[in-house]
Amino acid sequence: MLPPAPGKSTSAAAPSAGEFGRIDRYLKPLAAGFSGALGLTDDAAVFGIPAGHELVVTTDALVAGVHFLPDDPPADIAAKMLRVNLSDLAAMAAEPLAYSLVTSLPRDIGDDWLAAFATGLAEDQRAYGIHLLGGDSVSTPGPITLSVTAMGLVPTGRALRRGGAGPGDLVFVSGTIGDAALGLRVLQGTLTAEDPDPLIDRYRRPRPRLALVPVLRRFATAGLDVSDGLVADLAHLCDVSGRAAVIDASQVPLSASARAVVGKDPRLLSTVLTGGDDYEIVFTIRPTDRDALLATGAEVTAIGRLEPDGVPGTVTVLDASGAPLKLEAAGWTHFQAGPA
Ligand SMILES: Nc1ncnc2c1ncn2[C@@H]1O[C@H](COP(=O)(O)OP(=O)(O)OP(=O)(O)O)[C@@H](O)[C@H]1O
Ligand SMILES: Cc1ncc(C[n+]2csc(CCOP(=O)(O)O)c2C)c(N)n1
Ligand SMILES: [Mg+2]
Ligand SMILES: [Mg+2]
Ligand SMILES: [Mg+2]
Repeated sequence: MLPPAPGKSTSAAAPSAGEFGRIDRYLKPLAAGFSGALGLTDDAAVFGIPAGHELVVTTDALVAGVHFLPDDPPADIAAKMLRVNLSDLAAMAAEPLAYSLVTSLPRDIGDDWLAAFATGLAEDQRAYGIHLLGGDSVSTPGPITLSVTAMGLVPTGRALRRGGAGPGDLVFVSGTIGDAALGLRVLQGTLTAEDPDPLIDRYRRPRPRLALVPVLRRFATAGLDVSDGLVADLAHLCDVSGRAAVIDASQVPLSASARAVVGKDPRLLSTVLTGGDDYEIVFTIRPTDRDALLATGAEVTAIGRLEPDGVPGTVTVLDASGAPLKLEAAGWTHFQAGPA
């Protein structure tokens, strides 16, 4: 007989702790470090914020089969869920504070799944200094669906916005681009890579760029994180800033594993530029701040600039010869615009 699928209970499985037993056992420990969570005993959380600060609030939901693979390890699903939200806090130049969590889980998911999921949360709470403050536990006839509302703090007036980039500003990106999108294709069996593990790890465990927050507060005129794809997200920044951007594909930073894969099949460059799931930060700075930014030693790379003219909201990608690159799509979208 085949072993049971991860998380599925069988007649031989241990009995479940039930809705409230699961909250007591797996979720209350995650709220213990945040007094405003009231030990998850009340109808809601209550907390104040330090004087001179604003609360930054962001929500992102994840659906099995859409954002992660149903068989991904539960601790990795937990990490991805928390980290994509932490990435939005970093993009707004905020420091993590607390989060609420909605778990919508199939009725037959076992306590072992939730136990491993909570272990992943505990590890990342410690790593990123964020605490659970409440949420909701519901059943669903559909796939695992998770939603986090993350809250962070920023000194009053210092949140980084998507608007604010000026003509001539330089476009920078953190880290490397394309690893996660390539990792997903490896997991889906449509790509073979000599060194697949770093790519798969980037897909399952994004690395929110919270260490960049002080640098963003000092230099960035506009910024956002890359979830849908580098080109699509830079276009979002351009849209709100009312500007057009030109980037150099050959300047986009690639990891050694991604470079090897693209070297073998140059068509994968479009996957790198538009595949998404990067959770890096794209931001703009005044050209006069370039040397001071680079002197910080931050892991950032200049990839282009904002044009003095050009159609607002557009991004032109140049290839190594300086010719515009034709891309089928700028990035991921849940709902395609077009005729009904
Ligand atoms: N269902 C919704 N209700 C209210 N606001 C929404 C909803 N969906 C999106 N938004 C808002 O629209 C804006 C763009 O959302 P989007 O989800 O694209 O940004 P993001 O979270 O940075 O990107 P991603 O979800 O790809 O990580 C945000 O200000 C977001 O709060
Ligand atoms: C199994 C699987 N198939 C496809 C993708 C690609 N993908 C899905 S949603 C999204 C944008 C960010 O999400 P959102 O905009 O909802 O925050 C991307 C790049 C994936 N991650 N997993
Ligand atoms: Mg979102
Ligand atoms: Mg974002
Ligand atoms: Mg999106």
